[in-house]
Parts: sequence; C-alpha cells; structure tokens
Amino acid sequence: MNIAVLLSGGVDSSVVVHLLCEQGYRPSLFYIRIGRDDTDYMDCSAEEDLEMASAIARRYGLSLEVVDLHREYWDNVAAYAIDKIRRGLTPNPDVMCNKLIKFGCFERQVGREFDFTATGHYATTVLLDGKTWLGTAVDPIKDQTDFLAQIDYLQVSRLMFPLGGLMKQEVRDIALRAGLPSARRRDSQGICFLGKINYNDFVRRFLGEREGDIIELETGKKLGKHRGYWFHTIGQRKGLGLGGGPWFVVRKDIEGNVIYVSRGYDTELQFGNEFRMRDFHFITDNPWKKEENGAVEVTFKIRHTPEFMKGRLFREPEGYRIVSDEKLQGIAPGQFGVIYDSASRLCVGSGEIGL
Ligand SMILES: Nc1ncnc2c1ncn2[C@@H]1O[C@H](COP(=O)(O)OP(=O)(O)OP(=O)(O)O)[C@@H](O)[C@H]1O
Repeated sequence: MNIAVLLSGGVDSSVVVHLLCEQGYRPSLFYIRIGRDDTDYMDCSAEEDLEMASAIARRYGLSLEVVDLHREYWDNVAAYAIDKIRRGLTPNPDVMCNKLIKFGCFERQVGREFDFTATGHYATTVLLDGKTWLGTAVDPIKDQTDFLAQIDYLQVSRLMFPLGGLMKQEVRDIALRAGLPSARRRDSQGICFLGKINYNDFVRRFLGEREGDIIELETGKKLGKHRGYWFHTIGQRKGLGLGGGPWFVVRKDIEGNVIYVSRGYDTELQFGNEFRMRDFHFITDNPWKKEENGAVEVTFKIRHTPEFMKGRLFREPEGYRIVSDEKLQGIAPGQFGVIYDSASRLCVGSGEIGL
C-alpha cells in the first residue's frame, strides 16, 4: 500500500511516521511550505519545522519532499478569511485550510498518486454500510473533526488518521520512547498557517484601522472606542479594553462601524438557543434522509471546544436549523455549525452559520 504522510515536523505527525514504519509501511513524506506573503523566505519557525521533518525522514530512511502551496494558500484561504472579516463575519481558516490546501491542492498535486494520505489529526475514519465516515477521536480535548467537517467523500475515503485512537499523552510517550527529535516540541498554536501569525496584524494589513464606538446594548451608553469592527467577533470577551466587566461583544453594526457590548457572564443577550446554517455540506452522505421532515436528535459544536452540545436538526427550504435546550454562547455568523450523530461518534457535516 502506497501511503503519503503529511509531516509538519511536530510531534503528532512524527509519531504517525513512526507508527506506520512499525507496521511495516514505507510511507513517502511531504512537508507543505506556506510562508508569510510579505517575504520570499521562510520564517524561523517554519525553518525549524522543516529541519525537524528532515531529521525524521533521515531517521527512518524515507524520502521527504517539500510541496510549495504558498500561492494557493494566500489566494484561497487568506482571501476567504479577509472577505468574511470585511463582511463582519467570523471566518474559520482552519476548516478552509484542511478542505482547500491540505486535502485539496495537496491531493490534486501529490496525494492522488497514493492509496492513502495519513496525517496527525485527531480524528478517525469509520466504515459503515460500505462507506467511509469521519469519526471523532478518542481524546475529546484534541478531537479535530470540527476542523475537518468541510472535507468531501473522496477526501475522507482516502485519509488515514493513525492517532485517532490515542490520547495526546500516549502520543507524547510514544515519541519519547522512540527518541523522536520532535518529542518535546510544544503543540502548534493553530491548525493552519494563519493560527501561527498574529491575527490582528494580519487583519490590519488588509483592512487597516477605522475608529468606531463601543456601545452598551441595553443602555445605548458610549463606553469607549475600537479600531475597526473587523477586529471583533460575536462572543468575544478579551481585548475590548473596558473596565468594570466582563464585557461581551453581542452585536456589530457593520455599516456604522459600531460594536455593541453587554456586561456580565449570564446576560441573556449573549446566548441563543437556535441558529441556521447555509450550504450545509454532508461529508459522506445524509444519514437522516428518512426523517427529512421531522427533527433529528444530534450533537453539535459551534466553536472548537471539547464538549458536544445536544440539539435537534430541522430541514428548512433554505438550509438547516438547530434548536437546542442548552444556552449557546456567542453564536458567530460565518463560523461553522458542525453536526454529529446523537452519540457524537460520527461527524456528519457542517454548514456556515447564517446571520
Ligand atoms: N506544514 C505542514 N506540512 C505537512 N503537513 C502538515 C503541515 N502542517 C500540518 N500538517 C499536517 O496536518 C496535521 C494537523 O496539523 P496541526 O497544525 O493540527 O498540527 P498538530 O496537531 O500540532 O500536529 P503536529 O504535531 O504534527 O504538528 C499534522 O499532524 C500534519 O499531518
């Protein structure tokens, strides 16, 4: 079996290489290069990553190729993120990076020549009724299925996630026991490249700054100034620079460049119990075709947290709607609503949360 491994130089994908070699495979290793768009050369952390990846390749006597997806990344993922932010939405570049870059461009340029592509994502694949489904990881803290919820069937059916059945600590222990050079490296900050650079700097470069008011929603009182609605997201608590909080961003007026905030942890205003999703995407198939007109009991996430929330999924003419008995904090349009089966075992798909 021909396997390509996406090797980042971090501990997770290094352990993937180790485990596959232990099972007798000789995978081909690929490092994806994405740099800052304002420099032609790589930044230091990327150089260190590549050195680490090379050390792993040498140690196992495997080939390592650098795949340059720099342009593709900036043309697709970064452009998507800026477009959403400009429209006052909260993008999820990690989701798009997986869909378009790691399993999109890479698959078309390289992955398709292999039987499988293996990564260090914490997720599983589950074979059910002859089809491959995306399954959740054993480690709930590390589960990354929410970041994978826009991939398609062709992608999921050719992916391998060798770490999905392990806890992060076990992965570190394997790396230490095997004496891997990356064993003690800290976890990367974000899944995709944008997570590794300063988000505000990135946004400022594209959209600049424009001062606007911060207003208390209940009273209409002006509390302070912000530097552009694009630096703020619904549900945000930190970085507002207001005393006497906690304050939460509960609404944005894009036209007027106004941020509305509300005080207190349990202000009703920052909670909702339903949301709509547009362009809902089923990864493998719609498992609920028979229940098309009724409600389906599901679990879901609207942000990257270990907990799954319970709710009912309704089909509507324009898409899907989730109604939950739980209080949902900071429902941010532009983010993905990620839907799982009621047992939180399968990640069924996702849709962009609408306004
Ligand atoms: N630059 C890259 N080149 C090749 N593969 C990558 C790269 N960045 C990430 N990956 C792949 O995507 C997986 C998930 O990436 P993520 O950024 O979440 O890293 P992680 O969970 O810290 O994993 P790792 O410890 O392997 O970096 C990695 O395990 C690896 O397989």
